[in-house]
Amino acid sequence: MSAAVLTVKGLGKSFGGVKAVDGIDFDLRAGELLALIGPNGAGKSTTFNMVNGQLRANAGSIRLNGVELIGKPPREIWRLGVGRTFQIAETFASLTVVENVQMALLSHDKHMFSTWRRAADHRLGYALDLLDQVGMRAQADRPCSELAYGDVKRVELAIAMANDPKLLLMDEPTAGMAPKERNALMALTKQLVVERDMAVLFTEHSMDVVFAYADRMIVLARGRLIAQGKPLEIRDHPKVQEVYFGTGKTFEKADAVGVPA
Ligand SMILES: Nc1ncnc2c1ncn2[C@@H]1O[C@H](COP(=O)(O)OP(=O)(O)OP(=O)(O)O)[C@@H](O)[C@H]1O
Repeated sequence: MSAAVLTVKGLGKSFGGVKAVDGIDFDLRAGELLALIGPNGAGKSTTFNMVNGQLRANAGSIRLNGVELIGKPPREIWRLGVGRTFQIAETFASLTVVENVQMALLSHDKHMFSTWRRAADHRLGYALDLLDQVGMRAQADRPCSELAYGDVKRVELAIAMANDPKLLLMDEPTAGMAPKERNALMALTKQLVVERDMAVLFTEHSMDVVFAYADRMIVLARGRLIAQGKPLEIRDHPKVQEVYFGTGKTFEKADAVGVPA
């Protein structure tokens, strides 16, 4: 088995008296899709934002391939290989699909202040290759504003790939999508994880997505990590059942939506 890309130990963050994240440990390997789940207020966003450097942890350690991330600014963490998916900004929606990927490549290559003329020429071949990897090459010259929602999500993935992330963070990647689109996006994500030997940490409220696509899951409740393991182990875990009862969510539903064995 490959070494851990991300190693989190004793990670904690308090806001005033609230322990949003309370000493959690987990790791993540190359080629692995790890879901971070938990009820509202469990500490998922806080954990995410500590990994990408937007929030500074009060305690513990976050190592990317052995390098400590706590204390580093978000931009440096991004340069070290922690990517995240962003929604295509409205200002970029009028650009074509390939131009959006080229802008991301420019940013990665530190030419952010070059003229647009240069951006249009910038690594066109590689931008098209990235679009190929997400199945969007045929739509390279269309403005993003014209695309179907599921296709925009594919382009957002290509944009995230422009930075060649070792670890990709995805916050609710399938929010607002129909079930068929969700499955297509997660199948694509899984394929990229395997092909690029990348690690993905994602949060998700849709349990059918989590059970179908996560290799492993970690479950937070009130800042504590209450369970981790493979989806089927988590589904039957008494503590997990307990925190989800009372919120109206149980996991039996996952079978009903055709989760592959
Ligand atoms: N900036 C902040 N200031 C004060 N308290 C905060 C702040 N951010 C988060 N919290 C608190 O920390 C706890 C964890 O919040 P967090 O947003 O990480 O949970 P979450 O699991 O992402 O929830 P959700 O699924 O609702 O987005 C909550 O009690 C929340 O109210």
